[in-house]
Amino acid sequence: MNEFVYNGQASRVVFGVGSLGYLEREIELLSARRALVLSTPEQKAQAQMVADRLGSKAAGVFPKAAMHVPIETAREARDEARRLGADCAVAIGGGSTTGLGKAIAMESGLPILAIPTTYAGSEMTPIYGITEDGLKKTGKDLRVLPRTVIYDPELSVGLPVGLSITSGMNAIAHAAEGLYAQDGNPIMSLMAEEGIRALARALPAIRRRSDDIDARSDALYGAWLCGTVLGNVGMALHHKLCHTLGGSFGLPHAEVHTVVLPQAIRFNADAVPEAMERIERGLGTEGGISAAAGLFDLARMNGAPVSLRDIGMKASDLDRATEIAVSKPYWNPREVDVRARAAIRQLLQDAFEGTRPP
Ligand SMILES: NC(=O)C1=CN([C@@H]2O[C@H](COP(=O)(O)OP(=O)(O)OC[C@H]3O[C@@H](n4cnc5c(N)ncnc54)[C@H](OP(=O)(O)O)[C@@H]3O)[C@@H](O)[C@H]2O)C=CC1
Ligand SMILES: O=C(O)/C=C\C(=O)CC(=O)O
Repeated sequence: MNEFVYNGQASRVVFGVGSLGYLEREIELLSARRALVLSTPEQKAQAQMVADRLGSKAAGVFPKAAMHVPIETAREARDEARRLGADCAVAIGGGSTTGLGKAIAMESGLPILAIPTTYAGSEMTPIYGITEDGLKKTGKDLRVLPRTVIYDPELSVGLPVGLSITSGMNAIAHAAEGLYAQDGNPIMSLMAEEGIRALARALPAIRRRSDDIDARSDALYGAWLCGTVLGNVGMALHHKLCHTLGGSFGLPHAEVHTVVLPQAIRFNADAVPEAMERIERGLGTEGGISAAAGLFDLARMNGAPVSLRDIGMKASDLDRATEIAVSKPYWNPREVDVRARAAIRQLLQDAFEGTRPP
């Protein structure tokens, strides 16, 4: 076994159907007295339900979370938290809402209690992102790691099937890249393989019946594991491409992960055969279908997009996307520099057309 460093990150996870019922207890364990509840505008009713449950321990509801945390929203939320004397933020929703909680915590140190309803995994990471003047800045700060996470599968039943599949693929992407991370370790690899297994089992079942609570539980369990991997080890080419396509070309976050993942995994496959074996074991395709093709099939068979063309990319932007991706690459097991330009351009072409990897 290679040398490794494993850093446990302290967060408390309360998991299970109906676990929202433990909210008051969990707020008390944080020694909080006034929680500001955050959500997107569309999930305001759910946030209000949480605030009603907290009664006098709720400072108010701030239902203005938006994708990629615009700095103006972050400032407004910070002011509101201060004005209301909040000593804790409860974020109910997906990565956008958790991200807003992180923006508050970064400045004020308020503890976050996250209640995820998508599979993006932000609740398990110390990674924050804020967008200012059209540019998204990301970084790591342990203050933004939610102290408590309540995973209640009942709350994700309302997530539309299409979003459930792409969000699940977003989670799988964290695990897949965690399996070949430069700073990877055996514990994260165990979590990554098990996370892929849980999601590969859950997504087809959710497609068949969106209120299948066992499948929703499996998916949330997988999201927890995959998010933990994202929070503990570095990501590589796939995440760089997605951040480029999302950040510079405005493509939707979970969909872009879904489309790019099979192509990025194909690009890296020969450099990291052990990781490929683990992805295949997780997907249940070992000995038959490659990791890249297995991921492509998982998306396509469950009705998710598999081509950049279908999610709004213009063919004329592929060259510029290639330049951005190779100009400041993340570490990757197969080198990505200007000499790899032609191979990255081909990867993006395959993603654009939705070509099934061999
Ligand atoms: N820092 C980190 O570690 C990470 C950050 N992220 C960031 O998080 C964002 C992506 O997260 P993601 O979760 O995909 O995005 P969102 O939080 O924007 O949620 C995605 C979609 O899910 C819908 N949704 C969420 N909950 C429900 C629900 N209960 N019922 C119905 N619909 C629901 C939202 O609808 P509606 O808008 O109507 O509420 C939205 O359209 C990106 O900004 C990404 O960069 C992602 C992963 C990790
Ligand atoms: O961009 C961020 O907010 C931070 C990380 C991610 O979005 C991870 C991902 O690409 O899913």
